[in-house]
Amino acid sequence: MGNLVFDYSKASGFVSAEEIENMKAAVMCARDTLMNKSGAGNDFLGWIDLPTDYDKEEFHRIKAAAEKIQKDSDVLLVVGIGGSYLGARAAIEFLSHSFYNVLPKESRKTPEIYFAGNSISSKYIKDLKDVLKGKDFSVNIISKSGTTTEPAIAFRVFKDMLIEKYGREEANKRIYATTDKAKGALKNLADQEGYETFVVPDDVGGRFSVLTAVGLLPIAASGADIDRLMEGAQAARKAAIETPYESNGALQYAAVRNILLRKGKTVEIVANYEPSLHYVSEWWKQLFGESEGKDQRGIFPAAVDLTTDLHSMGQFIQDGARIMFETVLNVAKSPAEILIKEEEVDTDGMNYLAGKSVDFVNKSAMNGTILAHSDGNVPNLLVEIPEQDEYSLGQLFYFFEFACGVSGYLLGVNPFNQPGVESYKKNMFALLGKPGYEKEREELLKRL
Ligand SMILES: O=P(O)(O)OC[C@H]1O[C@H](O)[C@H](O)[C@@H](O)[C@@H]1O
Repeated sequence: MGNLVFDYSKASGFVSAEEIENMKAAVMCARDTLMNKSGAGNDFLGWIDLPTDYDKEEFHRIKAAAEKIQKDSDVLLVVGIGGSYLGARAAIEFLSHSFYNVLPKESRKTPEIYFAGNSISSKYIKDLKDVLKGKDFSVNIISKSGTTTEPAIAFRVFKDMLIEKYGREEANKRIYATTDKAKGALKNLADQEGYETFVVPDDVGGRFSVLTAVGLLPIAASGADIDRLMEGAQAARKAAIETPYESNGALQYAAVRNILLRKGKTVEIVANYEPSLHYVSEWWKQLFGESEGKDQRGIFPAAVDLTTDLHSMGQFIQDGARIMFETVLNVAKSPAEILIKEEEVDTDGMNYLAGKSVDFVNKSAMNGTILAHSDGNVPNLLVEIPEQDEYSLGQLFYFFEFACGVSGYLLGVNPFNQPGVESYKKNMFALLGKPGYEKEREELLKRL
């Protein structure tokens, strides 16, 4: 039950202790703005207290719904996009077997979990329908607004499939809607049809919602321990709020990335060394991208999966335009130990590794890469995740959320809105002929 650690010691050649100290006043001011709820976007700060102050009755219902799904469904389909998708996927991939969906049912006892409504791909929908054929399934439709195009389209398709298979009454018992508590298209439909509903709180934006029903229901359905997840988040909240600046990981991460930005490092690459962290990086990208990328400012959040991408993007990171810094996500203790065996004939030259674990090789690759990239003028920061378990993940989610709020205020933006995402939607609606967009449609068609 270790604690998450943020370590910038390997970047000391780029950011000195004095510079960190010089940022203290600004960071503490940003932190106070967040905690006192006195800054822009302050009606979206419900996530700050979520780990301690959550709806216990709903938490209980989430567990009950997860159990029902586990009992009556071979598959759970999670329909959502952005903040209504990435947290659950990040958690499930981080916590589950790497080949979760194809494990024999007897050894898993929880449903296969697929995600839909996160693209507008006909092929993806069709292929997923094939997977569902002959299987008992349930749908968790997640949308705060209830009107987002991608999940709304996918939901129509899979709701129809449920009705066709089970009839309307039983289908309605297999649909779980996570949405606004009182208003919106999805809430209205849920009330009308009698779906069980869960709430995206008013004061929690999508990208900060993983510790609400948005993330918790699919995560619980996968068999993960959501109590431990919340406990981890509680520990990180306490650390973020109570630890002095000098040893506060979240505040220091916010400070360091803003120092680096001011030195021209406009791209942050999150690097993991475990394939099961791929979607943690995707979740992180939305968190920081939507929070900070506005008013022509921000750090572009990118991600690589290593060592995989060392054989592709590695060249650029080592040697290309010097615009980036790197934040390594390191799982300190691997959940699996595989030992490398000696072979009689050492054709591939790997015998020198005989007796060593695969994780030892992975960690050596990581340590070597951190130093190589640092030598190539890419400052390397490190987030040490104690274990690949719920408690560590709860800490990780909260650590990044808190750092993001502080970092956004340091940058001088409102970290809790996302006005930029509307532009493409407006154009898409106009081109689709949505009523009310006639004038825009004419203008756009001329340009195509
Ligand atoms: O939950 P929803 O209302 O469907 O929104 C899902 C996502 O789509 C929007 O376009 C925003 O960019 C995201 O911040 C949001 O998480």
